[in-house]
Amino acid sequence: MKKTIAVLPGDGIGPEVTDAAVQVLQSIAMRYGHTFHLKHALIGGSAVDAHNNPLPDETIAACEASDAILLGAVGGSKWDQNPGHLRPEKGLLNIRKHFDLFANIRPLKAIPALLGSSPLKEEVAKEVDMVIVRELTSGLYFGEPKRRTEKAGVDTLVYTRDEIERIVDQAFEIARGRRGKVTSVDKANVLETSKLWREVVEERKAFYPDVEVEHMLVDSAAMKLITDPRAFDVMVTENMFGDILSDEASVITGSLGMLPSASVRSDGFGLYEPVHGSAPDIAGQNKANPSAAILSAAMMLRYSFGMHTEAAAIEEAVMSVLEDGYCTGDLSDAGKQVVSTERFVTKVVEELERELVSEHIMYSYV
Ligand SMILES: NC(=O)c1ccc[n+]([C@@H]2O[C@H](COP(=O)([O-])OP(=O)(O)OC[C@H]3O[C@@H](n4cnc5c(N)ncnc54)[C@H](O)[C@@H]3O)[C@@H](O)[C@H]2O)c1
Ligand SMILES: CC(C)[C@H](C(=O)O)[C@@H](O)C(=O)O
Ligand SMILES: [Mg+2]
Repeated sequence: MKKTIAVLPGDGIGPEVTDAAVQVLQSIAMRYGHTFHLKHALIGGSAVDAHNNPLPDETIAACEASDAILLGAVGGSKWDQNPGHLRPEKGLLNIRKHFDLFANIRPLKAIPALLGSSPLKEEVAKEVDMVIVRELTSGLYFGEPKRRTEKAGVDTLVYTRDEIERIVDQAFEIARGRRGKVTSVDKANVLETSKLWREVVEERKAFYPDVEVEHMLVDSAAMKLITDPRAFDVMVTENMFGDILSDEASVITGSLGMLPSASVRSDGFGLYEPVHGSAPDIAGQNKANPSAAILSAAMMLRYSFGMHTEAAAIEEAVMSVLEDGYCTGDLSDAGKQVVSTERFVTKVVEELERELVSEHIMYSYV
């Protein structure tokens, strides 16, 4: 297959982890005979520095001419005092909105090699297998008016019925392919948007009689996530709640550096990005955990290109390297050998190539 991928490394550790994901994609291309044409472009703070715009037109054009987008992370203290339209994060919000990437899918599954790093009891952590489906292009992040005076700040929370319907339907579809349970998280005891959200979930569930539905208030869901996340299969929620709950949930797997995500629209086009940020505290030190970015690339192969075998090969390679006893510094309590970002990705690529060699050996015996 020939595919064009827009690669947007961004800021901080973004370039380091994106580079790692690209190395893995190159190995996959060789192994499976694909051609991945990579178009690098700027986003976030690096784009503000070069073009005074966190999402330059050239970047949008590169993405429009691509089959999928791979993104690192944006942000950093260098740009913290910038006005809103020149903040790196604005580039990320704008690209999600521009491409109508309304569904942010954040899978969370126990990693056997890292159970010791989870704050949960091992017998609980080992059974976690859930997906957070976060609405990504509406809510507080985008509602108007949004303004600031010296004495007050205003953000507006708006959800339309259509916006809720499409994300809820997405969650029902995902649940059908899994254990068939949707937990809808809201704050319906206080917020009008949440009351509408709950109403829409109740209406849509009639179309998915095979899926079990429960409603949970967000404060209670936050508690349940770290007491017994085994109760969740698919969690669907609005933009801001999903942002907070997914960072909380990431620690269950051992580190924020392990969690990948896909931001997609209905036709399968998507942007793939780690859940973590630009981690300025470790940027440029060859310390970042590249797993979330590498696993995001695997999600891209699976969801946007239908390359299921290739995606599984990447996931298995990352798990094998962890099983073999290697990790990055964020997992230093896992009782493994701490290696650099570069060393970790070399190990993952070696693992992919080792599988290739053993396939050839098997073939020669046939
Ligand atoms: N998708 C994105 O681009 C994105 C997401 C979240 C935050 N941000 C931005 O990133 C900047 C920093 O935000 P923050 O510090 O609150 O969150 P962060 O996710 O960047 O970092 C939180 C903590 O986790 C660690 N961490 C994160 N990813 C890691 C990895 N791959 N390997 C090892 N350790 C990792 C960091 O070192 C830090 O201690 C801010 O400007 C924020 O707006 C961007
Ligand atoms: C950087 C920020 C705007 C972003 C968000 O809140 O969506 C990030 O935290 C994420 O989770 O992707
Ligand atoms: Mg976040």
